[in-house]
Amino acid sequence: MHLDDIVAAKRSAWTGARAPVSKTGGRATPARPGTFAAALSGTDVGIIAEVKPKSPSKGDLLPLTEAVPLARTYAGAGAAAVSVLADTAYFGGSPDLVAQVANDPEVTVPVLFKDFLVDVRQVQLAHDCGADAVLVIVRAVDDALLADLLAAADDLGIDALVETFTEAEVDRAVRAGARIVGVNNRDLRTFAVDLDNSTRLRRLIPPAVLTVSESGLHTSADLARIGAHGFHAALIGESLLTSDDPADKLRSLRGVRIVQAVR
Ligand SMILES: O=P(O)(O)OC[C@@H](O)[C@@H](O)c1c[nH]c2ccccc12
Repeated sequence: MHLDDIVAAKRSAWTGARAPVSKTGGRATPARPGTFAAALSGTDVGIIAEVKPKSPSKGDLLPLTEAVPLARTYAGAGAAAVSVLADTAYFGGSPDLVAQVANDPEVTVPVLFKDFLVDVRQVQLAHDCGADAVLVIVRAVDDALLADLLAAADDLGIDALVETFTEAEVDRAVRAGARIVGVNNRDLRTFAVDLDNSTRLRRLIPPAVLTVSESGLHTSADLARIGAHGFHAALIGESLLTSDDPADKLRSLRGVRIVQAVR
């Protein structure tokens, strides 16, 4: 099961689908524009801590009943933001789970709606769930849809984390005007992880763009490596989810300096 299958399944689910309405409803206050980007703008590598109930590569990671409490734990331990899987079939999350986290008073940090976007209505859904940002995977869309997704996010006042995996995808993201670019270290076709992907692609991203290294980050040495290449944030799921003490683990990964101007 890899990215192409997941995206094909999403496309058929959204073709002809009616616009969904979140059962939980939006946040009492609408998403505040730019809060996700602002949370990644510190001097240390920010941690985007992920709530991922399961994954195609690792199987079950977290009982659903523990998902919201874990998001609270992440916020309390100093995560810059929380990422919540909205995909049900492959990752065990849901839009309602995103809404529960986004509406939780103890989750005081921005929330990323993590799904495979193939339709602009998903951006509206993310907004209605109270999310502050959406993930957009460049490999899953053509340039026209990429532009439409970013415009929809702008219109709704939410940020977009634009995920790339290759040099050509970084180019497409930058040309589309992405303000936050993620580099995935995991090849979503083979699940192989290589941190060199981040360090290699970083120099293709203009200085004004915020950068996130995604996947396969486990230790503070890993974070030091991406921090030394000027990454503003790290998206971390598995190593927090499988830790006996996620709060402690998260705290141990904080405080890594971002080294700017590595060209
Ligand atoms: O659990 P990890 O290896 O720390 O990775 C987190 C996150 O980067 C990963 O879940 C992810 C990155 N891009 C995605 C796209 C869809 C689903 C999941 C992902």
